[in-house]
Amino acid sequence: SASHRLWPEIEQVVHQQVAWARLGLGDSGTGWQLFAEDGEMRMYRREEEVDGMVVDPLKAVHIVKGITGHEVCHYFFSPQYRYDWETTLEQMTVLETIADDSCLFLQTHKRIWPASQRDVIFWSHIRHLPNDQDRDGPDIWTVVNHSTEHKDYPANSGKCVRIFLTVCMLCQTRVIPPKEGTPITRDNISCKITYCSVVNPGGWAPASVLRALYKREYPKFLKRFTSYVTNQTKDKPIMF
Ligand SMILES: O=S(=O)(CCO)c1ccc(-c2ccc(C3CCCC3)c([C@@H]3C[C@@H]3c3ccccn3)c2)cc1
Repeated sequence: SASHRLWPEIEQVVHQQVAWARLGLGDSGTGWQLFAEDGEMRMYRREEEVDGMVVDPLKAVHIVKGITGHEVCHYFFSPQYRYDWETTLEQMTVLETIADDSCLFLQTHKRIWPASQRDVIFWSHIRHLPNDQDRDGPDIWTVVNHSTEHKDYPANSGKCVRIFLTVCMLCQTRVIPPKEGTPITRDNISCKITYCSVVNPGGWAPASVLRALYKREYPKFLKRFTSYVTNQTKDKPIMF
């Protein structure tokens, strides 16, 4: 709700992340390096360090047939499905339901050797940005996750190292209209996904270890998540 203490930040970060995701990869001079490719999925990163810690921004572009941006964002945002697709998740708690499109999460991720166990607190917001103003503009669905603090869960007070992240799942649905008068089926739709993330791993971890970990985990995550949405939606009516 617009009166919530986080609302101004949610508005500002969502618009900033949508603009960033829609930038694509810019020209070759912008330092994005392709590090993973699988079918229609391409993953890029920029090597950046803050205080000697790896905080490589990541941008992935993927095109998935048969699902819509609304469906991708619905399954990415909704807490009840997360254990089905987020394999590195050990514990997820909804600390606060801010509104029907905004939640506050506490997540602990499984320890991945040799890094110590991590936790994160973030708000998550789902947003539909229709293209009603200019008909041929993009119709966008997005989910933005952005780390924040919570008075009852101070950072690094337990066994976990607190991480900080900003994630944007931005989706554009494409429809190839079928023959005049025939209904749109899943064969006529596809979704272009731009997934952006910047993760500050909190406590120190060797750059080589983190980069190897991300190189393995991010492609696995996006493939597993999009396969999950395909399976969940295949026998259901299309959510446009
Ligand atoms: O898109 S989300 O919001 C989806 C909601 O869950 C999100 C994505 C990624 C993370 C994440 C942050 C840090 C780490 C590392 C840092 C040092 C040790 C643990 C990991 C571990 C590596 C594995 C991982 C990487 C990429 C994707 C999924 N798993 C994951 C958290 C949330």
